[in-house]
Amino acid sequence: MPSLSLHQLHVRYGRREVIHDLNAPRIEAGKVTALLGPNGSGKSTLLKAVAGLASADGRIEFDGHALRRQNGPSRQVAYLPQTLPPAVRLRVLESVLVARQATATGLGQSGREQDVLALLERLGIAHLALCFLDQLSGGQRQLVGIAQALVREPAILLLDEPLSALDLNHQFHVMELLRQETRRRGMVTVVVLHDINVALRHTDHVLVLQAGRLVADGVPAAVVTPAILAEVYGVQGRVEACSHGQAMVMVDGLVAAPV
Ligand SMILES: Nc1ncnc2c1ncn2[C@@H]1O[C@H](COP(=O)(O)OP(=O)(O)OP(=O)(O)O)[C@@H](O)[C@H]1O
Repeated sequence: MPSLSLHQLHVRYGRREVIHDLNAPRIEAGKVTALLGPNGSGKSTLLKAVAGLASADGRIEFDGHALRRQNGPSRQVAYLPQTLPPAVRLRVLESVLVARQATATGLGQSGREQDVLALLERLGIAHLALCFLDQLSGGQRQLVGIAQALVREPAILLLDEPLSALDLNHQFHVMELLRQETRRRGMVTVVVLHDINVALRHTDHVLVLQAGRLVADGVPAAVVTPAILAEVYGVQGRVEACSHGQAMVMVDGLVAAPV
């Protein structure tokens, strides 16, 4: 399986560096990787750098080759920002078709529509296909954003807090769908999350950022420890097995004021 690798990455806004000499040598295809870290630690900035939307020094490689950017973001990458752009006056189906048309080759209009409808069905939003984007709820809009990213069939899928507006049912469903699609397509999927229990339950690999530095990289159960919770988040936390044997974080208190 190919992998995404980041070498000696530095990202600056003006003269202020916010990602410092970051090395993540193996973000594997076919696995969902969670990008964790406190507010302001650089998660969005790192995704933007990989998406080609923030300039970075260092090397970003996919499958051993530099991620190519000709006049902007690479077509191998689909990126869902944390804040969705203002809704344009398009119907849901049209908006996802536009995203599909940007990348699809060799399919007629009806083939594309069938693909898009099948994806909307899988995300549980087929009933919204003919609604206008600006008439959707926040969570519905977020699900359409996920559809627009997935329909491009990228090699690298970057999602910045894709669950932030979703209820518990949709959170679980979307994470399972991402896992299935990531495995089936052999995609690199990186998801920014704040809920560590979602990362423990639904992801295969975890990267933890603290103040622009990568402080942990590995399988969720090995990375999420009381020591990391204290050091990175300033909380006193336990990692317990729930009745199904699934690891879960319980927060008992703070060990430090928020940074
Ligand atoms: N466009 C920008 N110009 C200048 N500084 C920025 C810009 N965007 C982000 N920053 C700064 O870069 C740092 C990292 O921000 P970033 O948005 O990457 O963090 P984050 O980990 O995604 O945070 P959050 O969890 O709060 O979304 C912060 O200190 C922030 O103030």
